[in-house]
Amino acid sequence: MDFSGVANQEIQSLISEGIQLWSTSQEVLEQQALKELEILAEEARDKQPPVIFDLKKASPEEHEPNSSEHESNSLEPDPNSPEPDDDSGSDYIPSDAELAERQPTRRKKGRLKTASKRKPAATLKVTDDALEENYQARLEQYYTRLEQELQAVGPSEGKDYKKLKGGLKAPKDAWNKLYEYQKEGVYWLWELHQRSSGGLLGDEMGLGKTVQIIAFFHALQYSRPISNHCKYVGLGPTIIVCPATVIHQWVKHFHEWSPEFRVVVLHQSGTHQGQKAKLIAEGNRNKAILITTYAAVLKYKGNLCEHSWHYLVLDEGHIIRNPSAKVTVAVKELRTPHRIMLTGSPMQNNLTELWSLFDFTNPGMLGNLAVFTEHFANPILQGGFANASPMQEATALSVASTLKNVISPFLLRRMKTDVKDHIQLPHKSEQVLFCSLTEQQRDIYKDYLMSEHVNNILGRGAKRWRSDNFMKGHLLMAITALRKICNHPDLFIHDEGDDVAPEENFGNYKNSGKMVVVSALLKIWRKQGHRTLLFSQGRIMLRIFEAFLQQHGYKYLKMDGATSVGSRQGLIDTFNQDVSYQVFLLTTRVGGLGVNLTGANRVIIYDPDWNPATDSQARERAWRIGQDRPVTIYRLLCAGTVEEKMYQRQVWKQLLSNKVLIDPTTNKFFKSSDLFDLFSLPESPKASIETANIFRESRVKIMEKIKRNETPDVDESEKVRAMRALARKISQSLTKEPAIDAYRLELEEERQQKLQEKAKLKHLTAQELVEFNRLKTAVREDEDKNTLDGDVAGGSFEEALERSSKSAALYRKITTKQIRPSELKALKAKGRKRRCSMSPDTSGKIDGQLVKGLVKRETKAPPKRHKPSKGDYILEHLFSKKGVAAALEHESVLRGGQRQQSLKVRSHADEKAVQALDALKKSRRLKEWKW
Ligand SMILES: Nc1ncnc2c1ncn2[C@@H]1O[C@H](COP(=O)(O)OP(=O)(O)OP(=O)(O)O)[C@@H](O)[C@H]1O
Repeated sequence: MDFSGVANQEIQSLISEGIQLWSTSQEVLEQQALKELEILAEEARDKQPPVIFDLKKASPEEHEPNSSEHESNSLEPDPNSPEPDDDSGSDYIPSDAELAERQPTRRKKGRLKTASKRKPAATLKVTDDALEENYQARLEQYYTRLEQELQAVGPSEGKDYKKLKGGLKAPKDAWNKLYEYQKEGVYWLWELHQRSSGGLLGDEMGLGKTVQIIAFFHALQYSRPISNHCKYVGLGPTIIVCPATVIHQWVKHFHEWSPEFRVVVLHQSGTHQGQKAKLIAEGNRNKAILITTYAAVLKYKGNLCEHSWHYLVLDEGHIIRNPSAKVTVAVKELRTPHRIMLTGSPMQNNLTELWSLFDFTNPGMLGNLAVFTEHFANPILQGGFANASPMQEATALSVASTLKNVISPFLLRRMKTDVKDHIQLPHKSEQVLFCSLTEQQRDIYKDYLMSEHVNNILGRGAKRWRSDNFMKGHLLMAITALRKICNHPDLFIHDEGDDVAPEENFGNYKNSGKMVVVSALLKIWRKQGHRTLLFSQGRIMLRIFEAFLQQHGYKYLKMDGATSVGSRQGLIDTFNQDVSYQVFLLTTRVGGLGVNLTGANRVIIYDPDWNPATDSQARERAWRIGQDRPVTIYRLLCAGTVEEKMYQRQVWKQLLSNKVLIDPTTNKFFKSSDLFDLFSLPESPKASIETANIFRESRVKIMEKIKRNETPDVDESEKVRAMRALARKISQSLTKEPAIDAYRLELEEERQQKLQEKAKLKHLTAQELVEFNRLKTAVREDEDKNTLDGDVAGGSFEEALERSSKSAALYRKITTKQIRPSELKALKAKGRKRRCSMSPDTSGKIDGQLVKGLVKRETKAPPKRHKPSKGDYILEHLFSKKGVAAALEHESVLRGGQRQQSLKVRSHADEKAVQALDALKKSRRLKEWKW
């Protein structure tokens, strides 16, 4: 094996940075082993060139390229075409998967049949105002429309603007359209403006950060403040840097919310064709709003730096979270007094990232990185580990609170739950599904774990991998290989170098446990009329899905890094407007950032990223303003595999982020995995759900959930009928499979235990107990037959008895040992009679077919029981049959506990926090803006 590519200079320095970052103590270092790998992967992806490995079996899936500026005429790029040039558009969060995936792959021609000759969907192009005639024509149209509207409503009632707090004026129409929290956001931006300060608008994804910025600029234009520090009246020339995919979304929003601004796009998808230097100079002179990408900032840095800008806005600003990345350094060089960052994920992996973001918005405010790391990042991190001492915990709490106070004035972050009084968002349910591997997958996974490669890593590497870049390269490759097996074994088996052309059966969905689950989900959702966003990290995996969707007759769209930027907005609009598209295939990095995809109400995140924000960003595409249907999100993981460890790391990072941004008392970190954990696979799928056991309280108890009716869904009888018919068909196929319905068994066991306990307590005689059990069996038989629609079945044995007052009396007698044998006999006979009298239509069958896998539904709800929801519960129950071993409520996993510290410990911790703040102040070098 040749790993020469691993040891390139860039990676070397990245690794040592990573190590320094965490090297606070030997113990912490041990616990950070995996984190270093992630840092290495994340950072290396920011920096080109990528690592080159040539381990045959571990060669990664084709990488998802940058959401580049690569143009193509087709909506369906040629799968064999070379990857777009990375220099053309590094505008999205890189992930470690890409690091490995970004290898030059020798792809076999026609390896995967994806019948890419589909007719491209119609695209709706948004034009910018770079051309004077376009701009004037648009203004003309706008004024004409305005006049017509004014004539329609009669003479104007007076001013068209509103005087607001603090001297701010805003156009009435636009202001009235804002939600209350958005108005607060505009005031906050206004305050920052008056202080000539920058800030980070960190509202959760989909709450309208774009809209708030535009409304603020509009208000600024109306307010025309005159300041000694500023040479502009109103809004001066402004740059907005964003991911390529959302350039046209920005233009659209400006045209809609503030049509008078001149918006020009500095990007090859814009209308300007000539020299970019000229566009920049003219834009600056005309006080235009220049919308561009992070890649373009790197490319035209020289030209952009020739001018001063009034405002610089970074959309999805977390892209500059690596302080030493070229793009971070470049945006900081742009000359402007007002730096605003927009991001729904201010902190993703570690506190250094937070430092990097604030060092852009408020240069120097958090001191220098070394001091910040020593006095803030490290203590917070150390105190968060499960094995931290009380002193470390208290110090972490104090320091985190201090840090929160320092950044608070410059950070405005509202979560959807905070603004639920202002906006009406439908219910969202998010679950993590632990899927079983197929037999083939399991065998391949195990074989790989026992391979010489993994043996070497565990044997030699475990001791020295922290200091050995070469070993780190091996480790990354091994993890990539395991992830590929989890996604689809063919990604691993049929890699380049394999002699057999696997065209025919390549990507068969039945060979992947997760794909089987996806297949079942899509089938049901199609019938229910739900529309799905299906996110995966790799482009080949998307192609496998593409082939699957074609085979099964789904109408779909696809967007990945090879989709031309110019056609992306068109695809998004097409999906949102044309309900005949059932599925939108997206790579997490291109489709997961910034876009509005409210046309979908179901989201599947097929493979986890190390970075929790990447997955969160993806899920938020559907659950945002504009969504009017309940949204269900499923994150799929292969139980017991490296994917489960990745999910644990996600939770770990999320809790660290919450500690600083939301609640410093969040304390529920856990130890990171060691190497042996990563390279292991429990024998039984049931035993493999480690995460579900750690977060027991977050487990989705399907039956309970149904009883509580937590996921109200569309209550349309037609859909329910269609769903039943489908359920019948699926259940027929399911009953042939020897899958274990874990939840049902669990609940049955619980009930049995409860009854036995009761019987024991009441000291029934042996004979009574026998009768009791017989009766119980009879009732259970009824239940089995009445799994759906049965008006006799449902509930526990006690409930069945309590249905009539007579039975209730008998039941009480049994439990209080007062029953006579004759009464018991009568009761038993009644149970039989009831069974016999059941009509075929209500006997637990759906449309005449027995549905064994379904949970029951009652037509006559007994007292205190809610009518079950008619939507997802059937689905949830089917999961178990399709190899889902457990499910967790993601939000509930993230809820951290709180701990109290003793007074003495607290005061010591507070002292540490004061010292940290002093150190930070000393290291500050605040920059005064001079025009
Ligand atoms: N006051 C409003 N009235 C109507 N629509 C709104 C309003 N505010 C926001 N929206 C709509 O909500 C959607 C989400 O807004 P926007 O894209 O600005 O969110 P965001 O916070 O920037 O999201 P992300 O972090 O994902 O980029 C958009 O379609 C936008 O038009």
